[in-house]
Amino acid sequence: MGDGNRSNSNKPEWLLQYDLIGKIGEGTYGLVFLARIKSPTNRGKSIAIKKFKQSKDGDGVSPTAIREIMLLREITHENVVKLVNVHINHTDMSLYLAFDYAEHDLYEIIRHHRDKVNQSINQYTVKSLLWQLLNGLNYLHSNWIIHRDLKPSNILVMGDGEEHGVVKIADFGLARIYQAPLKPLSENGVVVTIWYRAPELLLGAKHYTSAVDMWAVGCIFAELLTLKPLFQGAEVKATPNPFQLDQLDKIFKVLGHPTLEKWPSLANLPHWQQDSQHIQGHKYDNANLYSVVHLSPKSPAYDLLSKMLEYDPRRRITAAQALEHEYFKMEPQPGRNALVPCTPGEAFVNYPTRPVDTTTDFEGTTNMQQSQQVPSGAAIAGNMPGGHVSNRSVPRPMNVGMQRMHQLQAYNLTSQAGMGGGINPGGIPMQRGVPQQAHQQQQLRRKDQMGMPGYPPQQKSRRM
Ligand SMILES: Nc1ncnc2c1ncn2[C@@H]1O[C@H](COP(=O)(O)OP(=O)(O)OP(=O)(O)O)[C@@H](O)[C@H]1O
Repeated sequence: MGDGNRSNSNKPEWLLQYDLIGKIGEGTYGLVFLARIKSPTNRGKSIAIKKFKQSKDGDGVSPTAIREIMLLREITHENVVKLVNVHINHTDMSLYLAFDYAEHDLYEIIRHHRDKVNQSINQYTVKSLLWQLLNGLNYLHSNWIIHRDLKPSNILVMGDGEEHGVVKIADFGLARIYQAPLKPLSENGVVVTIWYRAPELLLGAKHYTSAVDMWAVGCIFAELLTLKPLFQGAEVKATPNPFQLDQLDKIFKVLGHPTLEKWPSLANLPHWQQDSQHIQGHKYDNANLYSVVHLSPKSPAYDLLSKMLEYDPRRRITAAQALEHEYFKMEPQPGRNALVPCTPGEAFVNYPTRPVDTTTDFEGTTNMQQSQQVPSGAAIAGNMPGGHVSNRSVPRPMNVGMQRMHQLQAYNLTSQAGMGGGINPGGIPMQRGVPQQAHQQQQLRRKDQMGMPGYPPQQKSRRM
């Protein structure tokens, strides 16, 4: 962890170890910057630095959150983005997490196919992206980590280089560190995407299980097939009330109304009872998922998708089970580089690189020095006509307080977190042109097995 002393150039000292290139995005928690490592080992390696916003009234990061950050540093899997460093600015007590940089994400890949090339994503690519997503998720779930906010922009894909076309799940664990998506976001009326949110959460379930991630994977699988969000409910301002009638209505319309027969614990969900009048407003009897996603109801792809979109979370397929599904055993089999063409002779799709806004500085407001070296391959936005940096959700403040930040330091995060350290092979069944890599140990040895919210305690039988 770097310290927050400032150099003359008004930059935090820890930032001097990087060449700061520019802003690449803005999300719920704050800004994301592209930087390059300066040190001889890993020189030029690209890093994404997430700056977490400081809240005005900041009541601080809880000790639990501090443990969460520690745990995130231990997460090592080929299909999960690596947290390489943690930095704190003492001056404003803002928190920065430095991750391995990925050139693409599923949001942009889908958008490119839909809006630019007007062509579906080839079967091999869909299958490889999905397999790797499930592989990373299986690792997270095996380590008691529920993502809780899976969506296309959180599923990164590596650009050119040794890991070209490898999927990396991003943003896991962050909901736990700050605010849970379902908590009240009273101050600024943040807009959140609920398209990937599981029905049990929309109906007021109080606890997350890993099944919520599998629902999101089902939505993402369908979106990869059709290039359109599957359940595109009206986006809403976050409220303390998780009940979202329009989103539920979109789901019911495609999957049919849930019944107690299909989903026995439905009766216990708060909004199923409280809002039954609204919910029963339309009675959708017939499921038509297969026609919406243009799949034969007998196809393995449809079978897998419908198991991911099972209403009852206890019956929903797990990541481990999904990886064994027949869909992945049929040709074309999934591979490590998801972005290579499906058949020999087929052209590569040229996915755009991330636009980089070089006009926003690290404080997120003023102009950055324009003399910064610009990365090859990265498009520069900012002042350029038509240039933009995606802003897919209105950011909301987070609770990082002085007192808690000092606690974070007390937890001794001072060492560099394995920059360039060995990346864990994900055990992908088949690689095109690359020998199959061995499965790596999937379980992390947890330092703290005790009562961590979001990391269910060890039980004998538990649905993951
Ligand atoms: N490690 C990374 N490498 C490259 N780009 C990244 C990385 N992490 C995040 N990004 C990109 O930065 C942008 C903002 O990410 P961020 O996770 O903050 O917000 P989001 O996913 O768009 O929305 P939300 O905050 O609601 O999850 C997105 O385009 C995302 O794909």
